[in-house]
Formats: sequence, structure tokens, C-alpha cells
Amino acid sequence: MGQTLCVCSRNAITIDNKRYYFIQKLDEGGFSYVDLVEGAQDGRFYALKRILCHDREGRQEAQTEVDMHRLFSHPNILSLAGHAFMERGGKSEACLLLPYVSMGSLWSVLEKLRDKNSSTPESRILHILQGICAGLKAIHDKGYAHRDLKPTNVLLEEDDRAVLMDLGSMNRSRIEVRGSREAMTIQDWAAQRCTISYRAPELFSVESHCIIDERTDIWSLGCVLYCMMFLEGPFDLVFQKGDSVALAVQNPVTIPQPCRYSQGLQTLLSSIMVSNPQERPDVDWVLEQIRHLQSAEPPADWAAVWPAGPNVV
Ligand SMILES: Nc1ncnc2c1ncn2[C@@H]1O[C@H](COP(=O)(O)OP(=O)(O)OP(=O)(O)O)[C@@H](O)[C@H]1O
Repeated sequence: MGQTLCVCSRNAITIDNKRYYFIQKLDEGGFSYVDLVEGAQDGRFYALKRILCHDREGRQEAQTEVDMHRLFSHPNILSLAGHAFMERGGKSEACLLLPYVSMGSLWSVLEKLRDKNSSTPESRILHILQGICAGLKAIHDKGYAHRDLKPTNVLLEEDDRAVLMDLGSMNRSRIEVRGSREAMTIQDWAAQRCTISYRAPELFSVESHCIIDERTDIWSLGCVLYCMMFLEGPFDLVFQKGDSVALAVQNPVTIPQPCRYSQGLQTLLSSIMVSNPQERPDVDWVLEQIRHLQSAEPPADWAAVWPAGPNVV
């Protein structure tokens, strides 16, 4: 795995001496094209993600995405079956061969529910959330942050196991900002790499002297949870209307009422979506609350478990 041998014809591609046939186009991301391919040898389906690298920096970014995949072997993080770089007319294209997940993204599942005027049962939400958190925990425990968690970057297996994908924005979890220049660089980077309606408040206006840490992912996790509960992200409408998401994220999240979900789940959502990152919990805390909710035994005193306490609006 991982040699840079890649031969591409119109209907087939060869990576690491193995041939893969194009079946159909799957999707087009902000930075890539994704096709469904079938392995000639193993008969398995794969998603082939092709990233056009415009310059050295682009190639380095694609290489980082490959390296990030390689760091993990975890049921809730998408693995990498192979990769190659293809040179074409002075430009290179990165080809990432990923196991195909047939149910597609969490977003596509939620979209279908919305079209049917349906909703997600609480037990299903908790199950999916638990999987997302398990993947995040693995990333955070290694000292990294995902930085672009959103429903289109979570794939769902048949049994609703969540699989985190698109590791292209990942970097070290702890970023120390020293001065306004560095703050601006990080802010510009976030504007490009962290999807606006799932972006943590501290990334909109980065302070000159601060620490950005993995809790940017916890904010995005809250947005994903909201999306599972209400079938749209909390700031989707703000963004669509052209209003300022940067301003909107400074206010406590409003939970639409009446709400069909338990008070415990609503409290969890409010406890995660806290604008001040210092008051935001870590993934271990969230996992613990999910366990409590799954056993229908919410802790008697939330404030005692997390110092910031619940913040239901
Ligand atoms: N392994 C896979 N199995 C099934 N579908 C996949 C797989 N990988 C990617 N896709 C589909 O392709 C889409 C785009 O993939 P990906 O997010 O990696 O690209 P991207 O260019 O980084 O996108 P964006 O910048 O919009 O997040 C996903 O939302 C998903 O629908």
C-alpha cells in the first residue's frame, strides 16, 4: 500500500499494481471528485477520491490527508486502502482509495428523513452520536483535531456505525497563537478549511494571544447533533439568508420548542454548544453523558459533572 504507482485510463485506474474499474460518479466535494470503483482482483467497491493539486502546497495538503488516514486504524474513522499521485501536464492529482460506505453520508440520510417529513428517533441519534464521539476521541487522544466535522463528513454503515471521513483539514489539536499576524493566518486558514455553518466561534475572530484546541470539534459536534434532531444545521438558515454566522454563533443556541426529544438530550446539546471554548466540555464528558442517556439515567446534578453546567435556552 502507498506506493506512488498509478496508471489511469478512461475506465480504469491502477494503484499499487491493482486494477480498479470506474462504476459511476459519486459526489463532488469542495476540493475533489469522488467516483465509485470496483477492484478487479477483490471485487470490492471503493470510493476513489481525486484531489487536483494546483501547486506544491496543494500536493502537500493531499499528502497530509493521506498521512492522517494512516495514523488511525479505528472502526469510526475511514481507513485508506491505497493512494497514488498522478502527474499530468505539470500538475498532480492525488488519488485516495477508500472503502465504499453504501449508505452514504449522515447528511444524505437526514435529507431523506426531511423529504419524508419524518424525524430521527432519540435512540438512533444517541447511537450515531456515540460513534462520532468514539472517532473524535481517537483523533483527540493522538493530539489532533478534525476541524471540519459536519454531516457530509460522517458516513453511515448499514448498522448506523458512524465513520468520520475527510481528514484533509486535520492538524495538531493545540495551536498557540502569538500575535496578530499568526491570528490572521489561522483565521484565513479556517475560512478556507472549516465549513462556515459548523465553524467554532473562536475561529471566526482569532484572538492575538490564545490557544485554539480540539474543542473546535466539540462545537461542530453540537451542530451535528442539532442537525440530527432538527434535520438542518443550527446556522444553515442564517447562512442561506446571507446573515452573519460569526455574529450568530456568539448567542446561546435556541432549541426549537415544542421539542420531541428528552430534556436530557436538549441539555446535552446546550452544554456542548457553548461559545466560550474554555467552558465547552471535552469528548470524554460527552461520551459519558451519552452513556447516561442511553441507560435513561441522566446524572442528578449536571453542574457537578461539568463545571460550566447546563445552559438550556
Ligand atoms: N468512502 C466513501 N463512501 C461513500 N461515499 C463517499 C466516500 N467518500 C466520499 N464519499 C462521498 O463524497 C463526498 C465528498 O467527499 P469528501 O468530503 O472527502 O470531499 P471534499 O472535497 O473534501 O468535500 P468537502 O470539501 O465538501 O467537505 C462525501 O460527502 C460523500 O458523499
